[in-house]
Amino acid sequence: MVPLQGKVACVTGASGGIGEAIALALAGAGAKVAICARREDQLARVKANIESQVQGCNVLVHTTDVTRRSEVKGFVSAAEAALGPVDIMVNNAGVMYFTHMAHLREDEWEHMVDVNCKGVMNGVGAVLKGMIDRGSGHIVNISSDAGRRVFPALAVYSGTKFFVEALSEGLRREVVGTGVRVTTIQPGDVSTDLVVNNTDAATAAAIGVAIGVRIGVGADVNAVLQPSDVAGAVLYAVTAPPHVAVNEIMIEPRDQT
Ligand SMILES: NC(=O)C1=CN([C@@H]2O[C@H](COP(=O)(O)OP(=O)(O)OC[C@H]3O[C@@H](n4cnc5c(N)ncnc54)[C@H](OP(=O)(O)O)[C@@H]3O)[C@@H](O)[C@H]2O)C=CC1
Ligand SMILES: N[C@@H](C=O)C(=O)O
Repeated sequence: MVPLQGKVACVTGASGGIGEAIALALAGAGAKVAICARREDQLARVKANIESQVQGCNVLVHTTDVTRRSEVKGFVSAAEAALGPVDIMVNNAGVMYFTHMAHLREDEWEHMVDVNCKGVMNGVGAVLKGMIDRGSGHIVNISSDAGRRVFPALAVYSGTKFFVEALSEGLRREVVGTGVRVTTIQPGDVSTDLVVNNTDAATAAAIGVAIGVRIGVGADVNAVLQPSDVAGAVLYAVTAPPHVAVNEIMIEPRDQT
């Protein structure tokens, strides 16, 4: 079954982790896929991985920093020139630093706001007019369960994901009647490299998280999601019948408290 045959999908932050899994799932469902992130070598790896698994697929790759509005517009323009108008935009790129606010990691606070908030705004801004003009389109914003509740040492990160929730809900209400759909996905802990580059060792020790390694390494299988689990939620939302709006999906590991 190829439910997304002929559709064009863009995925930001697809050089690994959840974004890579989403791109693979969309391609597997028949979509023409464009991916972006900053690391060219990893984008090339993802392209080769998807093309080896999905017969006849040709993934468009665009090196992009989502904090730069012009680069995100450039990504979407390149995708539209090569593949056609964007039907599905997945704003997935994100960063997370576990850090207590008293440790004043102000550069990390700002980086989270830049990528998680401005990056999503830039993604929306690059596709919204075209989708409204065409009377169809689906914007999927990867939020977090931290967009629903606040976790220790994630004050700023949670703030960015609450922002994603508010922006998405506001946008969804504004576009009612235009044919455009908006979905937020709120994953719990997913086994990815999201915290590998964290630096606040004191916070990590205090709250009992590991940094420098992939989330969930060595954890029980029920304590952590795989990126493909989140991709499945995205696929469910974007393949729903046209009159159905899947506005949000919260997906957590079975044993996460
Ligand atoms: N893992 C988890 O437990 C959870 C993750 N999430 C969310 O899922 C999303 C994906 O994270 P995940 O896959 O876990 O983490 P990863 O660190 O594995 O992937 C993050 C992706 O974002 C990209 N990225 C980071 N900064 C930028 C930037 N400035 N411009 C473009 N791309 C960027 C990275 O690519 P590159 O470095 O090449 O630019 C990478 O492809 C994030 O929004 C995260 O908040 C939500 C809930 C739980
Ligand atoms: N599970 C969330 C917070 O801990 C996330 O990683 O976004």
